Amino acid sequence: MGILETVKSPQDVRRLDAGELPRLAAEIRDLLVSSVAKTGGHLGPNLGVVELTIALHRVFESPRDPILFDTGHQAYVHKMLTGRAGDFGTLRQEGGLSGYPSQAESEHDVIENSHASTALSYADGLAKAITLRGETGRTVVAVIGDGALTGGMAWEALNNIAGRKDLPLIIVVNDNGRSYSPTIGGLASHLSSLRMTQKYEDALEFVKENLAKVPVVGAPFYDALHGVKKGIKDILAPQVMFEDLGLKYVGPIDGHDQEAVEAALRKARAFGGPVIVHVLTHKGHGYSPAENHDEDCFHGPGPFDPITGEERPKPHSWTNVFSEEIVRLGAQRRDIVAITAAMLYPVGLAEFAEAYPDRIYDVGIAEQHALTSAAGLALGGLRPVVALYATFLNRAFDQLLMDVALHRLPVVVTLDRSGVTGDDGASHNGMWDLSILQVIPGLSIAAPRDARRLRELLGEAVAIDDGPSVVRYPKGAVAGDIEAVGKLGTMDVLRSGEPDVLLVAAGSMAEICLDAAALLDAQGISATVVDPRWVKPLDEALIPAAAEHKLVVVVEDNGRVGGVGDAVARMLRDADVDVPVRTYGIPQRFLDHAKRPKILAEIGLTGQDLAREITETVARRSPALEDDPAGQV
Ligand SMILES: Cc1ncc(C[n+]2csc(CCOP(=O)(O)OP(=O)(O)O)c2C)c(N)n1
Ligand SMILES: CC(=O)[C@@H](O)[C@H](O)COP(=O)(O)O
Ligand SMILES: [Mg+2]
Repeated sequence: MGILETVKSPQDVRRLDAGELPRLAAEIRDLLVSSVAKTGGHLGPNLGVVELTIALHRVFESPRDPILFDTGHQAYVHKMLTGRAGDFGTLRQEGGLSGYPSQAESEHDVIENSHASTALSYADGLAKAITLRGETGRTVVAVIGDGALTGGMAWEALNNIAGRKDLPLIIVVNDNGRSYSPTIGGLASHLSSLRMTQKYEDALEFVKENLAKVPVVGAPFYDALHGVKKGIKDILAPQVMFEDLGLKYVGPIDGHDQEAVEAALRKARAFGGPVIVHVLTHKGHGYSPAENHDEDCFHGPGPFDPITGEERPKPHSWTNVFSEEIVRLGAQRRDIVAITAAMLYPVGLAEFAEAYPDRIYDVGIAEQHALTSAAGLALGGLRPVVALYATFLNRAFDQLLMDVALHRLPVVVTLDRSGVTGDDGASHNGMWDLSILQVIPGLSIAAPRDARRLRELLGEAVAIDDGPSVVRYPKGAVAGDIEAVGKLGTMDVLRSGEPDVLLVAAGSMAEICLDAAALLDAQGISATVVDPRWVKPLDEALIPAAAEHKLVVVVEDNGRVGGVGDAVARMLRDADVDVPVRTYGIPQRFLDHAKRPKILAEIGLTGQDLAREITETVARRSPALEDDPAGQV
């Protein structure tokens, strides 16, 4: 029997002899590779934290000592060591293990939000609560990556923590030098200074040797370090940086040296106040296809061949279409510049960066900065395109509202992964943008239904000179082109029918609306399907069209509250058009993880479900149909 099979709780990890730990680490890596090869998931980040996570559960006593993982994508090892190794075959599958910490799964899982740079704020609050409640002996541990440290919230938290000597809080900086791509910015250069000089090994060895001998943290250690090894002062720039903030610092520690990591964590715990333990790791450590994967060290691969590391081929995606079109537009307009928030490849800007290396900006995981920096770029006469995942725009709402829209600046925001994303669980679904963006004056929103419309609408967006615009599209394979059969104002008519039901299809929902219309036909209910293309502002041609119909149905891959459907209802109400409006979309709740198609089916966003719903609604509102058995579905 392997060692990992005997680990049912952190107590079992603490009971192991130090000599057994290398084998435990090897078994964990084997399970990570074999399991994620089947399900897909965050392989690279988790391979990099095996020794660190083992050490965390040997030094601290979760859940009494809560261990928080920033972003949470690197918590697979934590899950294995807290009794869930046997369930790893269900990772990211419906009803199976979440790819992030999950309170429902374990008392050892504390925070579930996968939006980066939040762990230090949670930890600050938790540590204050423990202190105020007099719960002595407990320590809060926050694990944050170097990428997440480029997010502003992390520095807001550090600013608060630095002022408190009494907080029982340990911050473990898991520094692998990368987000997806190499981490950017001044902070990263501080942190990476360790790696750049040939004396980096000396620094690791020196700290390891001296960790046992001198007061580990605070001025004495700092003086000892600098007094004895003047020559490596520049190597320890991170310490200077954190110490200048008034934070105690332990490190740098080789994050794959089990003994060194454990010793550093024990020393930091003994200190009692807030301490930063700076751990140097390698993303993908121990699995060469990940270590050598130059794009992102297998940050989040789909299923792959565990022997070769070769991923299954991916279909042409919405992201691919955006990537091609932004390069084409960049050739036409030299004022177009692009911004990514540490996701150059995932949002499809790698090709733009290669074509126009001086017109791409990677701001780190800093969406708020991205939007206001884009405002600056626009004020400077350029045409910025900020490419994000839809869910992460939430973080930059005020910047889009007050720094961009208030000044009517021509900033384009593209939102990939809009709508149901699925695999990454509740905090990754792009289900809020069509709602929260409704309130921004002067902002235009486009929702393309297929590749051709994405290219067209992106071109229209960059041509808008008097205000910001958003172009949003979903995860995964792009739909085949759906040609219009007519126009209704600026809207595309995709199917003409008798004035029974007017189906307004927002973006990628066009396909299922056409399916529903065909099924309704068979029920003797005629539906006209229109695609607004621009869902904000809505085309007023919708008003007379709606007035002719018995029912207006709006379908959107967004939360049902406050989105396009509510905007249509409000427009018709304001125009005194008394026609019922029904909105179909994502229920306003946090969705559990599963594949996108599965979730869409579960929440009724299929042609079949829409047809049934509409038939029932029409029947309720048109008694005549009740006598006609054909009217029932
Ligand atoms: C606010 C926000 N923006 C973007 C992301 C997407 N994202 C997930 S993990 C990641 C990189 C994290 O880098 P780091 O913190 O260094 O962790 P590592 O993967 O290196 O372990 C990013 C950008 C996110 N989760 N949250
Ligand atoms: C953790 C995180 O936010 C991302 O890595 C996320 O997993 C992206 O997923 P996709 O790129 O597969 O949509
Ligand atoms: Mg990192």
